[in-house]
Amino acid sequence: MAPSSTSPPHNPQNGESGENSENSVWKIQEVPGKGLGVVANQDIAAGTCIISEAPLITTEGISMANTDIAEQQLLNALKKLSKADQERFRSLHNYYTASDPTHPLSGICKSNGYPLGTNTEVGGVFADISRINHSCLPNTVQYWNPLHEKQTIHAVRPIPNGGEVTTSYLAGGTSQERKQFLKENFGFDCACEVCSMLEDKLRESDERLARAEKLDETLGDSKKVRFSPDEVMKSARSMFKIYEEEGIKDGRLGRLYYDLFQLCNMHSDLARARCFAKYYVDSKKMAEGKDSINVLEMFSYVKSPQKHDSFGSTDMWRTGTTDVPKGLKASEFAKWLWRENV
Ligand SMILES: C[S@@+](CC[C@H](N)C(=O)[O-])C[C@H]1O[C@@H](n2cnc3c(N)ncnc32)[C@H](O)[C@@H]1O
Repeated sequence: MAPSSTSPPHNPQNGESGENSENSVWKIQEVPGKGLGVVANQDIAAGTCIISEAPLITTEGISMANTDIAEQQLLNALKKLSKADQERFRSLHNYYTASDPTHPLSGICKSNGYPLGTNTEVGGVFADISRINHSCLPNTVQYWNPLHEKQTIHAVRPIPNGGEVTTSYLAGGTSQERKQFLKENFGFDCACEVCSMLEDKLRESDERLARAEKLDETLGDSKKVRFSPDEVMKSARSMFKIYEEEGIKDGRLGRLYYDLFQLCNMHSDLARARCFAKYYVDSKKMAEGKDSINVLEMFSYVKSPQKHDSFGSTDMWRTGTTDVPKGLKASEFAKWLWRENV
């Protein structure tokens, strides 16, 4: 088990904060029907880094599959923390108190842990970030920044003073899928603004999301990407419209831009590849900050997409980097970008 670093010092200027700080941009307080939650203490603009926090404890080296061993390992790790941090950890919500009262530390990890990056089994539990409640239309995105070894919470839409700061505990899906996951893993019935919509509206939203998942299969079909790029572009356009309608601003949007960057680059369309690389970088900056690994790795391809491995498998859509049209109305530019008039 790697002992965690402790929470960052209170420093509202860069978005880090101590628990319950009244001077900060947020505070922890009771939220009706949800226990404690994080609430904005002032108007927060989209793109603001609200919290940047190191985990109290990580599950690296912890045998989570064996709860008896995990409990002992977590206890050992906890003892290495300051008394104040031990208390902060022990005070976190534990959904498993009733079903598994003999493994309280494992229960706290399962109820509050976030994966520390993509494609990793390692999770982290946070004193403040773990107080953020779920919404299927969250106003923030969380990101593990490996450069700073901190989890960041960035606003992706404006949050008014007094508004609850929310994040998503899942990666999407229809309302039925989301509800089932949240009930099984966190023990609550989701009543966020999306799940509380009237039945007709919710059905329409579910149909759109299911359609987006189906369209996404086209983007993952290497044969179509290579031989039928126009069909792939059309599917991507439909997905983008669905994301707009649903207000999706999480990793799904970034992934769509990235796929489009690669699609255009593969067919030597440098003008559009540049545009999609820029949209990707902008969306990641907003959701993960300018020092996100994703931003840093992609930055140079906005200028020179041809340096990326995906460039030039075919000549089908050839354009130059300077062929981005200027002075077009937004609707005309969109037509060009999505290849609707070629
Ligand atoms: C990671 S904790 C979040 C902080 C927690 N509310 C607390 O008091 O410490 C997850 C738990 O918060 C509650 N929760 C989170 N989002 C919720 C929501 N949208 N509706 C109802 N309860 C929610 C559930 O009890 C869930 O198991």
